Amino acid sequence: MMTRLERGTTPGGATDIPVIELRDVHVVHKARTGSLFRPDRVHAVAGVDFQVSRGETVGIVGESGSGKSTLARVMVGLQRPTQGQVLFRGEALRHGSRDRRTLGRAVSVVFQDPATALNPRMVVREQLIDPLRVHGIGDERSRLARVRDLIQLVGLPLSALEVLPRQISGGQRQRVAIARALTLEPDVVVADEPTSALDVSVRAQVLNLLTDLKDELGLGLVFISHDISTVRYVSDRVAVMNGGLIVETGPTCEVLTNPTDPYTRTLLAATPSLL
Ligand SMILES: Nc1ncnc2c1ncn2[C@@H]1O[C@H](COP(=O)(O)OP(=O)(O)OP(=O)(O)O)[C@@H](O)[C@H]1O
Repeated sequence: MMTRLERGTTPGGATDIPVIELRDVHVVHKARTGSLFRPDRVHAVAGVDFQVSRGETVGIVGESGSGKSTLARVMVGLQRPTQGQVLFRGEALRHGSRDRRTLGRAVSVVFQDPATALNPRMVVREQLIDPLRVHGIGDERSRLARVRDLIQLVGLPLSALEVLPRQISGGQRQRVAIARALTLEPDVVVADEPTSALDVSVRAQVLNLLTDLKDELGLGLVFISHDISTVRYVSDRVAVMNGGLIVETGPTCEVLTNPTDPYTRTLLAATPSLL
């Protein structure tokens, strides 16, 4: 079973129980540079309800500083909310180490820059095997078989397993990061600006890879971007963030063709091709 990559869900359609549900989540950071004239706290997420199920792609769009990445960190268990609840498959998390481990296995993340997300001194094979070892999954033989399947699934040759991250291109590195995110057969992948650091010529390929994998594996995909046209291209539903709040949410084509919130209208107006 170790090399199994398909999951038994309805491709293209959300399943009923959300994998992750956030209820009135707040995150307050201590400001990096507090001063007399600047507040010493940042309310990065200010009361957000959000959910994602297997089989759907939910886009989160908003300008820099709107709280998207902080929200992503809450979803993958890297950031504990200051207030509010995170439910995993309907059960409230208590954010202990056991909960973090469960969440870490079921919800994975692809960051913007694969150069910093990957270990520069480890060959790709070891980076992909590592999560399987940490979670005590399979034996070395079955782990290697799974890693060989994964690298091909993301469109790279088997020889890519033996290289260091700096020996391959940015697009190929992001494919490795995506393979790594899939190692533990997650239910949901949170992709935080996954194409922003890439050369324009390979962005579409990486986007298509993510959406193909989501369909093939029946994953839930949370796609975070400041770029509304990219979000429109991949998402079934969209949430628009501004100042730590989701100001508007709904089916992507509805929200983007008939926005009701003034901020969404402003965002759209800044992307003339969508009007
Ligand atoms: N660890 C932190 N410590 C202090 N402030 C933080 C921290 N992380 C984020 N912030 C602040 O919280 C706010 C929201 O940041 P966040 O990174 O979540 O937004 P974002 O929409 O993802 O923006 P970007 O795309 O620029 O990362 C910003 O004002 C940011 O400066």
